[in-house]
Amino acid sequence: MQIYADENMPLVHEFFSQLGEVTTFDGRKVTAAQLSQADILLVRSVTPVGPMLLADNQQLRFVGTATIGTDHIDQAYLQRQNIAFSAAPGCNAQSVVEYVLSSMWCLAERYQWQLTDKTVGIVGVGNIGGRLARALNALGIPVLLCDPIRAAQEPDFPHTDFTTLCQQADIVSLHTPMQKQGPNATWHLFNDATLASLKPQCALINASRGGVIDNQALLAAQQQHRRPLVLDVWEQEPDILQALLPYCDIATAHIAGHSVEGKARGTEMLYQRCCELLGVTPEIALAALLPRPAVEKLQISANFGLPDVQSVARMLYDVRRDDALLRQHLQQHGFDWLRKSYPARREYSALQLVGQAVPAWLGQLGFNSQI
Ligand SMILES: NC(=O)c1ccc[n+]([C@@H]2O[C@H](COP(=O)([O-])OP(=O)(O)OC[C@H]3O[C@@H](n4cnc5c(N)ncnc54)[C@H](O)[C@@H]3O)[C@@H](O)[C@H]2O)c1
Ligand SMILES: O=C(O)[C@H](O)[C@H](O)COP(=O)(O)O
Repeated sequence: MQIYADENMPLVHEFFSQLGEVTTFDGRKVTAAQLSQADILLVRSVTPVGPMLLADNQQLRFVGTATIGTDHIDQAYLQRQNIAFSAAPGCNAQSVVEYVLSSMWCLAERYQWQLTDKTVGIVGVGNIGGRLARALNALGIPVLLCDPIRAAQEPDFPHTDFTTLCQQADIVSLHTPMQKQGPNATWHLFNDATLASLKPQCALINASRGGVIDNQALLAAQQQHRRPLVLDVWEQEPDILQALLPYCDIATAHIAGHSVEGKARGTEMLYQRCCELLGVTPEIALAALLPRPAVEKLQISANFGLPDVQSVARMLYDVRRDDALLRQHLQQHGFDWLRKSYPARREYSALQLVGQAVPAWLGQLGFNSQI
């Protein structure tokens, strides 16, 4: 079995060597000729998979992407070719939530906001948006949820339509997939008109896909009237619109989902899917492969309260580090180098909170607790 995998897929040898020979490639530069002998192809978000890339291959059985987003995959083509496909839904959802929380705390500090007085509009309430809503709920921060697809399927879903959300939210966080066409298309969901419909000081956070915001329209809007802005994703990555950088409070290199756990879970999910496809019993589990976190336990006293969460969370992840990395290194090393050399970052779950009175709502944020 010939397994070809993106070189930025952690633990791919540990998981997949059981199933065959693993060869790695540069996900931006990989060619059809390189993949002609692949039985299994494992990619990340930087590799568009379709007829062009698979033209020289007659034997491919499975394509997997170790990501949540699937906009780089021509799924209709794979289906026509009878090639099985799987993404890794939810693999790095917690990582993105921690990115957004860290960004909100950073904005709150910079603009001296009380977050419990702000209403957060979440656009796209799936794995990430849903988790974020639960986390904000635990922190006592009001939310508005916009997801027309869920609203059509779930009679009890508390949907706020997009226009109303734009008019009422103080912070808007985007968590939709990238969809170019159809009734729920998200491409340039934020354009000249919709940007203008937001409250003047409404903060905008995009950790979904770059194209959900028209970046040129955003730049023009920011030049006219600057609003708080957090961008993890950009149009035309890796050649991003650098003129936007000075207008961002936080600017990062599409790393919101790059926690150690988030990336490794993506590899594990594809391994499990491949085992299923090949009728093999999985022998490897992620828990045994994850490195020990630098800090494993924290003793919580009965005085631990909401204001203390931010300090504990920041010990694990502070988005300002990644903002500084992009601003410092983008010119010299480029966007992809920043992603490839991303420093290890553990999720909240890596830290055991111990004590007699660990508040239950910390679980809603993703922390592990133990009495
Ligand atoms: N920045 C990163 O590192 C990073 C990491 C992971 C995922 N992502 C992106 O985030 C996206 C969301 O991830 P997820 O796990 O929550 O996906 P998901 O599929 O679980 O949820 C997406 C939700 O968006 C809703 N939706 C679709 N079109 C919509 C529209 N026009 N308006 C409002 N809601 C709409 C869907 O109904 C769904 O509930 C992914 O598709 C991916 O593109 C980015
Ligand atoms: O969709 C996703 O899961 C994320 O955008 C993912 O974290 C992107 O990371 P990449 O695959 O480009 O390393």
